[in-house]
This record gives sequence, structure tokens and C-alpha cells, in this order.
Amino acid sequence: MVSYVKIPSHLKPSDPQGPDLLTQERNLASFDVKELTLVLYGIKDLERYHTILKIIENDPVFDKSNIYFMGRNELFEHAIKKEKRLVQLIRENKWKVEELQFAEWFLDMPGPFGAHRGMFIPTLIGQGTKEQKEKFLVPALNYQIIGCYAQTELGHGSNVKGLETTAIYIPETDEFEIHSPYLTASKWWVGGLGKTANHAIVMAQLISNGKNYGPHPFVVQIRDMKTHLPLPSITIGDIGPKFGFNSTDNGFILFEHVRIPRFNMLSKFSQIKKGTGEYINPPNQKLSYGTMVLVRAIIISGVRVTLARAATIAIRYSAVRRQFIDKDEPKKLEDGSIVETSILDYTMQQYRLFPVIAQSYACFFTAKMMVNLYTEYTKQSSSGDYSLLADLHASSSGLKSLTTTMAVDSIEDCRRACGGHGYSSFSGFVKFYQDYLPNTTWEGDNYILTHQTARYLLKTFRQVTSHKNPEIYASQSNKNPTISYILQYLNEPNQKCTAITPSDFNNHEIQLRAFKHRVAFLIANVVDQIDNQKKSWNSMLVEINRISRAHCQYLLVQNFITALHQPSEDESLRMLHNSPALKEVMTSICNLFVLHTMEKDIGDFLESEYLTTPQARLLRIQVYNLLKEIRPNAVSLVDAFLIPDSLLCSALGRYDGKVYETMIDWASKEPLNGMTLDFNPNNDTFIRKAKL
Ligand SMILES: CCCCCCC/C=C/C(=O)SCCNC(=O)CCNC(=O)[C@H](O)C(C)(C)COP(=O)(O)OP(=O)(O)OC[C@H]1O[C@@H](n2cnc3c(N)ncnc32)[C@H](O)[C@@H]1OP(=O)(O)O
Ligand SMILES: Cc1cc2nc3c(=O)[nH]c(=O)nc-3n(C[C@H](O)[C@H](O)[C@H](O)COP(=O)(O)OP(=O)(O)OC[C@H]3O[C@@H](n4cnc5c(N)ncnc54)[C@H](O)[C@@H]3O)c2cc1C
Repeated sequence: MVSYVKIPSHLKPSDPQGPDLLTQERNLASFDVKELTLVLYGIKDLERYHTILKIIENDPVFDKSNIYFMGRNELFEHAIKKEKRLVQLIRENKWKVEELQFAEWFLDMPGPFGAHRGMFIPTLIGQGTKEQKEKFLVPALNYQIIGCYAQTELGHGSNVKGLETTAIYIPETDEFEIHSPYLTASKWWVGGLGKTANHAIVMAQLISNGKNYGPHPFVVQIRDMKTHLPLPSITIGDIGPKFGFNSTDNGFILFEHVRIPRFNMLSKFSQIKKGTGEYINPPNQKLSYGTMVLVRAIIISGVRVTLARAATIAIRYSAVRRQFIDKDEPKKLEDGSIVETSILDYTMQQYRLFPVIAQSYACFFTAKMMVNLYTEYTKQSSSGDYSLLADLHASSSGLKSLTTTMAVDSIEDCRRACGGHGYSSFSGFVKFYQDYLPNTTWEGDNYILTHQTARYLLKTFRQVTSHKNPEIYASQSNKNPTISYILQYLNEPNQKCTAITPSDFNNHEIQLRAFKHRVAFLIANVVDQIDNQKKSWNSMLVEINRISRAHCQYLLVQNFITALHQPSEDESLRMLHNSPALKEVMTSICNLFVLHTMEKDIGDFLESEYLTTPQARLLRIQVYNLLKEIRPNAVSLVDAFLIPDSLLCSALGRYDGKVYETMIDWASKEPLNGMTLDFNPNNDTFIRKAKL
């Protein structure tokens, strides 16, 4: 890239300690960073990581050095080129899902084929029959057709039952007619639809013999395979500029009595019989919403690396950045000279940033739990047993909501913790934040999703408490955390915390009891208000949100603690258990996650009367103690995430700590620096290219 500004050569490094500060930090670690990285990735995935990274970093098509200077059209073109190159690489290297996951992560750009891979293909896999897979999935996997997932409409998103697009069965021709009766029925927001896709999975109200059977998925070809123009009676467009995600062509589509063969209704679970139009019921009414459950689970698995990326930038920058001389504890160099204090040494900075590291590790263990639950469900459902679906839907909804909200809040906290430079695109936060933000809205708005989790919790509470002998559920409490805490609460509704010193709060039994008691107390309260005081659902929505949050925080806490203590077959967990140094640092991180989470929501714990006010003060002191304990390991804990510089794309978070050199180098490449302003008012051009 061209530099438009020549940087004077006389400059000495302004802070000779700068990059060295990171080396000094790394020397403080109490554990082996490589060992922790291995725990996080596992041996096989770490090999994959290095193989794929090398390919991506050495390919000029994936070069990101110009990315912060691109406008919408350039971004889109760049993304299309990347997608095409990625397809070539998939073919050349025969990449499977495992490799592709790394490639997509390193590419770091929402692209026009994202919905094809993330939603179109999974829906065909999950909901198509064998014949439908042959017809649509095989060409989709070969990129001969490119698809998108068209569910949301201009007028309805969350309320899927309220969708207005119809698919009416026409027995005479054995076809469906796809139609958008109102402007508000226009499909909207659909990723890859605006310019790229030639097929769509359209969620539409299935109507046969005059009866509406609710939203079902239909495969609809939308563009001509040769000209790429929209097919007759179909109107398509891009929805315009957005907060972020501008490298993707989110689109809209309207149908005017478009006919498709009956074959195109995805029919693994429910079918329409030829000629009669008879509807065959699915084994579970919500199976047509299956893609959403899968994608929510995938989103939860991705939160760990999002938090890790934000923490890496902010922690490394905070170690390098210095402001003020600490009057009480001035920092002295070996030669006795006094230097400004690294901002990572300020306790407020630690309080803002260390919990983000802890959140990332907490999400790592919960992602494992989510994958296990999903795998178990897939296994059972393949033999017709859908009994785990309700549990899976409840935990994936609530955890998607909690963890993605946590992630966007933490990216912003980390950005602000970098002061003014955090506001520059060169920080690596701006595009990253903009592109991540829709995770709180898509696949279910984060507030709406908590209703689903709460419904399940209230139902379970009512079921257990209405039984003459609730203990009959005890045998299920090992597998079902909700039943476990409800039973504990029923047995001991006035449980009290036994901590008398700050360090007592490191006791994992005390921590678990606190979270169990709090969530059961909150559920009991909501049940009482709805069932006995006859409060409406709407009047309880804030409490509904609170119980989903409390439940999911408990899941995160429980999964972390279990991972530290329970013997496991899991390769990563065995490595963790076998290393005393790793176990020690992970225990501190776990304690910080648990106690910081409690402290943030201390009102709930006090209200449930598990804690007293003096105990809340002790807890806070223990949070401060943990910050001090973690401080020497902070940089190494983020190094262990192994987020490559090419992905971070951050002047502040680089591994070598060369923050200031990079800031001025990148600024010199700003194209505006290649222009001169022409102030002659009689000229109709105000800006012209400078002669370099
Ligand atoms: C890999 C990354 C790729 C990223 C690309 C992402 C691009 C973005 C794509 C999209 O955003 S696609 C559009 C996604 N849209 C949504 O997620 C819409 C959100 N809304 C819903 O999911 C649902 O409508 C609702 C909010 C869950 C409500 O549904 P409904 O009104 O039908 O249900 P209820 O009456 O509340 O409940 C009925 C019953 O069904 C259960 N249930 C609801 N959903 C599911 C489900 N998905 N799976 C299983 N069960 C479900 C619900 O719990 C109720 O059960 P009971 O309480 O009656 O037992
Ligand atoms: C970048 C991006 C990409 C997307 N990609 C796709 C795609 O590929 N395919 C697709 O089909 N969709 C896609 N979507 C759409 C997305 O799934 C929806 O935006 C999402 O489901 C939320 O629906 P909505 O926008 O209609 O919000 P609304 O449902 O209108 O919600 C608006 C607000 O009202 C509140 N609210 C609504 N109902 C209630 C209630 N009952 N109680 C309390 N509060 C309520 C919500 O909490 C929210 O704050 C995408 C969205 C974005 C931003």
C-alpha cells in the first residue's frame, strides 16, 4: 500500500520500553502458555489452525491491509473475490467443516456466501428428504447453486407465526403458489439475497384445502442460472447500507403468484400428499424451526473467540500504554529512572478488563456443553426421539441471548478501555464490533429469546412443585440442572451463605449454592405473581428476562466449575487436570468469573436473602484480591487464545506491541492524505489528487 506521508527519519522510539514491556509481561507467567493453548484447541485442531492460517496469510486475495479504507462497493467486491477464492481452496484442499471453520474465522469478513454455508445448506441437511438432498444439497455443496434463508419480513421477524408470505397448494398442477400479499410480506434482511443467491429457502404459511398449517420451508429458485436476473414475477433488491455487515448483500424479495413443484417443500418432517393436499403432521410441531436451534448453538460456540479477540487487543495495549507516574508506587527502571505507569497496573483498568478474559474462558466450557447437548439430541432424534428438544431450545435460546449480549458489551468495554485510540478503526474494534453486533438480533432478538427459556423454567417449576412427592424427580436432577436447583430450593428455601472471610467466596460449593438459590427464588416469585396474583405475562417481562439470565449464568458457572473438578474423557480437560499450574490459574479465572458475575447482579443475591449486606462487601473485596492474583498472568492469558495478528488487524493489539509505529504507518496510508484541498471558490472541484 502507498504511504502518502513521509515520516521524519530523526525520530527515536518514543518509549524504548514499549515493545519490551510485553516481553517483561510474558516472563511473569506462572504457567506454560503453549500448554493452555493446547487445552483450548486440542492437538488436531491446533494443527489445522496452523495449516489453514498459513494458506490464508500467504494468499494476496485475503490481504486486509486496505480494509479500513474501503467503501461499501469496494467491500462487497472484495468479499466476493474472497468467497470465490475460498471456494477454490475448499476444492483444491478438500476442506471439510473442521477446516472451513478456521478459514472463515481467519477471513474475518461477513461474505455473500455466509448464509449459503451457515443456513441454506444446514436447512437442506436438517429438513430435506433423501431425494431433495440429491436435487438441492449436492449442487449447493458444490457451489453450483448459491442459496439464502428467507424468513424475516419487512413487517414480521420475531413473530414467525405471523409471517405473511403464503404457499398455497394447487392440487390440479401439484404445485405450490408462493405469494407476497402485502408490502409487509416482503422478505427483508436476507443475507446473500441482494445480489448473489440464485436459490432461497423461503419460510411461508403452508395452506392446503383452505387450512393454514403454519410456517414451513420451501426451496425456490429466484434467479436465472445463466443471466443471473430475477425470474419472472419475482422482485429482488439489496436493502441498502447498514450499521455494519456492509460486505454482505442483505436483500429483499417479493413474490407474485410464483409456482414451484410440490417437491420443493422440504418434507423430512411434514408433507403434503399429492392430489388430495392432505397434510402429514411432523413428529414435533416445531421441527420446521430446527435451523434456528442449530445456528443458535453455533453462535454460542463462537462467543469465546469474540471475547478473546476483544480482550487480546485491550490487554496488550494496556500493558504497552503508559499514563502518569503513580505517586504512591512509582515505577522504577533498573537504572533507577522513574517512568510512567502502565495502565494495566491501574486497578480500575483491571476491573474493566480481567472479567472479559474470564468470560471468554467461561464460554469455552459452556460451548463444550452446548456441543455435547446438540450431539446427544441429534443422536436421539435420528431414531425418532425428540424428548431433548425442549431442553435444547430453552438452553440454546437463553445462552445465545446472554452470551452474545455479554460479548457486545465487552467489546465496547474493551474499546473504551483503550481511550481515544479505541475509537480509531486501526484499533481493530470498529469493524469487528459493527460486524458482530447483529448477533444480538438475528436468530432471535435477545430479549424475545429469554421468553422461551423462562417459559421452560416456569413449566418445569410448576411440574415439580405440583407433584405430591417432588422427590420423585430426584433421579432426573443429575441430568437436568433446573430440576436439581428447584429440588434444593424446595428442601431448603431459607438457605444462607456461610462465608465469613473474603477468601471463603472462593469455595465452589458456596458459589454454586448462591446461583442455584437465586434462580429458584426468582422463578418461584414469578410463578407466584402469575399463578396466584394473576399478573399478566406482559407485566412480568422484566422478571422473565431476569430468570432466563439467572438460569444461564448458573449454567456458565456450573460448567466452568464442573470442568475444573470432574474427571473427564475429554482430551482438553484431561490436559487441564494434569497440569497443576494450569489448574491454579484457571481456578483464579473461574473464581473471578463467578464472583464478578455475582457482584454485578448483587441485588438478586441480596433479595433472595442468601447473602447479607456485610457478606456482599466481603465478596467485593475478594473480587479485588482476584484482580491482584491474576495481574501477572494477564498478558499470557490472552496470548494463550492465539488470535493471530492478521485476524486482529489492530495497531493496538499486535503481538510485538509496536503500537505507535503501526498507528503512524497506517495513518500515512489514509487516501485523504493523497489529496489536496483546492480553496479556489470558482473551481467546481474542491479536492484533487496530490502529486506525490
Ligand atoms: C453460523 C452463523 C451464521 C449466521 C448467519 C445468520 C444470519 C441470520 C439469519 C436469521 O436471522 S434467520 C431468521 C431468524 N429468526 C428468528 O430467530 C425468529 C425468532 N422467533 C422465533 O424463533 C419464534 O417465533 C419464537 C420467538 C420462539 C416464538 O415462536 P412461536 O410464537 O411459534 O412459539 P410460542 O407460541 O412462543 O411457543 C410454542 C412452543 O414451541 C416451542 N418452540 C418455539 N420455537 C422453538 C424451536 N425453535 N425449537 C423447539 N421448540 C420451539 C416453544 O418453547 C413453545 O413450547 P411450549 O412452551 O408450548 O412447550
Ligand atoms: C445483519 C442481519 C442479518 C440478517 N440475516 C437474516 C437472514 O439471512 N434471514 C432472515 O430471515 N432474517 C435475517 N435477519 C433478520 C433477523 O432475524 C430479525 O431482525 C430478528 O429476528 C428480529 O426481528 P425483527 O427485526 O422483526 O424485530 P422485532 O420483532 O420487530 O423486534 C423489535 C423490538 O421489539 C421487541 N419485541 C417484539 N416483540 C415483543 C414481545 N412479544 N414482547 C416484548 N418485546 C417484544 C424486541 O425485543 C425488539 O427490541 C437478519 C438481521 C440482521 C440485522
